Amino acid sequence: MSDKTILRALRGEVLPTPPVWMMRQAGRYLPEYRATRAQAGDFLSLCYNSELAAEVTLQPIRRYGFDAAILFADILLLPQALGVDLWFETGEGPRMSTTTTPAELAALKGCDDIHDTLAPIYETVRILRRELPSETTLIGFAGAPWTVATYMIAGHGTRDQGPAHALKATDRATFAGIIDRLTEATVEYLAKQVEAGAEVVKLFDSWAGSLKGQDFEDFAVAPTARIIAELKARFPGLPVIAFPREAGEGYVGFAKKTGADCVAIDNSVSADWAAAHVQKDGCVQGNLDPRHMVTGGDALVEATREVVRAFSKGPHIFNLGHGITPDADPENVALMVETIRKG
Ligand SMILES: Cc1c2[nH]c(c1CCC(=O)O)Cc1[nH]c(c(CCC(=O)O)c1C)Cc1[nH]c(c(CCC(=O)O)c1C)Cc1[nH]c(c(C)c1CCC(=O)O)C2
Repeated sequence: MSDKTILRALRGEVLPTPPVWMMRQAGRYLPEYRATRAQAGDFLSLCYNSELAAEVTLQPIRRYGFDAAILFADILLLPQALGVDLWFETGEGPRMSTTTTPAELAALKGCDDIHDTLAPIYETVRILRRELPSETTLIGFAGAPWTVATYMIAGHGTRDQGPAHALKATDRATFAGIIDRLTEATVEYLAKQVEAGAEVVKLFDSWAGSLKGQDFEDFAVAPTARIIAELKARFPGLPVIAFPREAGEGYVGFAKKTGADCVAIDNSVSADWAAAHVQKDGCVQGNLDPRHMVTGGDALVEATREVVRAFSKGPHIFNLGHGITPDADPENVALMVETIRKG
């Protein structure tokens, strides 16, 4: 059994000091990230340049000694590998060709045909397993089908996921077909990451909170459960983190329903609530408000201690409730890590 702290927490151990990493820890708040991104040319070129993607993954590990590194890539590379056009508009985020009709669904590539496009991502994982310190856990990831589908259906990011909800209402078969194709492709994508050396995988369902009632069961819980079951059948004991962001009461029982080893918690719920209702079933990850990385000071120290205290009776991986933002101050990250480790 590995004694890496993240893996111990994922097995359900309660550690005296929670292990820590941050969503988007390799990102624009770091000057060294901005320099490497400029060297690569643009964001997508950075994702597909294995040497440079490994370099930006390692940067926050060198600076802060985080307990985990997360592969540098993006959840939208998988639809790109399925044949969708993807580009990033500066300052505006991702843009894609839309998939909303039976013909466009039928035109997507098969799940075995994604690996040519994604080969550089697997190479990044292999480089990282060689270069990471022996105590650092390597996390691979993918988007959950619903969240990825919201981008494929709209062609861009949306506040309310309106186009995806509309397709679900008007052409359920095509909508469900997109979810199924993504579910199958995600299994193959994550399986290759694990074969290349990812020790944990995380599923990002950033828009899970807009699925209500039975839709949440059908399109957040069920695809996640299927992906986890298929991965664990191939890789027994593989730890999985699920992040059904803003699921609210949907967090309750999510680990049991999906087979996830850890549920990541956003900051729309309090740490005390999550400790009582989610951590009772196993490991949780979260949930400091990322705005503290911008504002810092005593409030950051107090809020960090509060998250540590609230989750101290069960297995816990310290993280933010969502990704660190580009306007964050790197000094505040250092203060957070020091507060966690020194009390
Ligand atoms: C929805 C989503 C995406 N990507 C991701 C999600 C789910 C998590 C979340 O809710 O944030 C996940 C993601 N994106 C990125 C990672 C790498 C690992 C990490 O450091 O966490 C991960 C895990 C790099 C990235 N992905 C992106 C950046 C910024 C790109 C840049 O350097 O300009 C990074 C570091 C771009 C991206 N990628 C995406 C959007 C909407 C954007 C634009 C918004 C933005 O600019 O922050 C899609």
